[in-house]
Amino acid sequence: MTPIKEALELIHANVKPVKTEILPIESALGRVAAEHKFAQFDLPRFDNSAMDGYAVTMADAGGVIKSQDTIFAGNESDLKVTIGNGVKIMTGAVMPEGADAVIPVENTTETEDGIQLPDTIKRGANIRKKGEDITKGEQIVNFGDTIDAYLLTLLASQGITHIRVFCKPTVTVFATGHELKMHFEKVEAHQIYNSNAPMFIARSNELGCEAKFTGSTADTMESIKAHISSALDSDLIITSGGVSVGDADFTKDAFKELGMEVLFSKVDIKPGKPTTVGRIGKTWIVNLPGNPSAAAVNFEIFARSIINRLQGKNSPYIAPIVTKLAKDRKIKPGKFSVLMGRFDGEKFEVLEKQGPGMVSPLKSTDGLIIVTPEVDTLKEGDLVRVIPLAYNPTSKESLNLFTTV
Ligand SMILES: Nc1nc2c(c(=O)[nH]1)N[C@H]1C(S)=C(S)[C@@H](COP(=O)(O)OP(=O)(O)OC[C@H]3O[C@@H](n4cnc5c(N)ncnc54)[C@H](O)[C@@H]3O)O[C@H]1N2
Ligand code: MOO
Repeated sequence: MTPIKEALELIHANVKPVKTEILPIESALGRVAAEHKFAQFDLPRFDNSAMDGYAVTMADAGGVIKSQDTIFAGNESDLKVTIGNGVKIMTGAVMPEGADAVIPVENTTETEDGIQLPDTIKRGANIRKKGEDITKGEQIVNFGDTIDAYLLTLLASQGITHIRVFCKPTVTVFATGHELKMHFEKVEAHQIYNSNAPMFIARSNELGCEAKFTGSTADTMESIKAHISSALDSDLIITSGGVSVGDADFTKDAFKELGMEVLFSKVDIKPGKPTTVGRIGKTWIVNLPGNPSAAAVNFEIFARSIINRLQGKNSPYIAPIVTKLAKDRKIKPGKFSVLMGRFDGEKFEVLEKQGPGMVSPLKSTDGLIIVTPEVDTLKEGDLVRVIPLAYNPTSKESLNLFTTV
């Protein structure tokens, strides 16, 4: 049995990213950059005003100035500021030559003689300096960064139209099991609906892959092999079921007969012991157990790590959240046990009702903890490392959002 840590190390050492393509930045959302991008010019591109007001010299502090012209954002201007003569300026407009500061309009008074300025004027006040935000040549996107809305903002701010990104990993999902029917099919009393395949497809797509389902296989070698052969153009094949020691558990053998090189087979994890990872040519294969919660948990730990690597991410490792346990919890010792639970932003609560064969815990799970074999009790307030599944927390109640008070 392979220890969890070693299984993850094997994944990280062996799985390499997929091909790349060049996309318009607006189509690159969620993709991973396959090149560095550098700033092509300073931002701001020119010294400009941070306020609507008057561009003035410090020598005019406490005095009255004349101001005849106005510079608007977007205006090309050769106006100059001299002692006694300011220029009205709008936020974002190019600073006129000779100006030391911008005085916001509400800090001035219009008099018969002109504009009355405050007694003190600080050099540079309300001027946004050329290059203070981004300097020309600065790296704005790193190879391996995920393009989110904010990286896209930076690219757009530099007039960058296209970027080289990794292609979406293609994922083929099939399920093995004589007992399985799809949710849109008629189910007999002795059959069950296949919930794992829709789960893997949805989750792979959520994680930025392009996943397809090729159907359920019968529990025969021929049927499983036919499905595998037709899926070998994918970057990743995910299966569930048929990996244990039952008389109809042929999944692993079928892959092996088609030349699967095994990276690891059987992990020291509960649930999920039968989890197997390997490859045929350039196609990675994850055989997960049929039990739905076991399949989900092991998908999150192993398949997600493979996906991170295929996507070319420069931060492909799972990053846990360290938090406190909400309630005491008895643990069956002797195993690396994965427990499903919920993080409310302050503490992690292990679900009371959970088991490898259940689907209901999945609706309330947004994090996992892995408890080491020597532990038989976790106490309220103990620090735990939570593997977040979808960390975009919202609450049913309005919570305090302020750092202080
Ligand atoms: N004698 C032993 N029996 C079992 C062992 C063992 O070590 N010795 N391990 C148990 C563990 S742990 C697990 S996990 C399961 C793994 O079994 P398989 O991966 O071979 O899965 P199946 O037998 O095909 O199915 C298990 C269970 O899950 C249901 N299932 C399967 N596919 C789906 C699907 N796509 N959607 C929903 N549910 C699915 C299936 O009907 C079974 O109930 O083996 C234990 N046995
Ligand atoms: O290890 Mo099985 O995966 O308990 O459910």
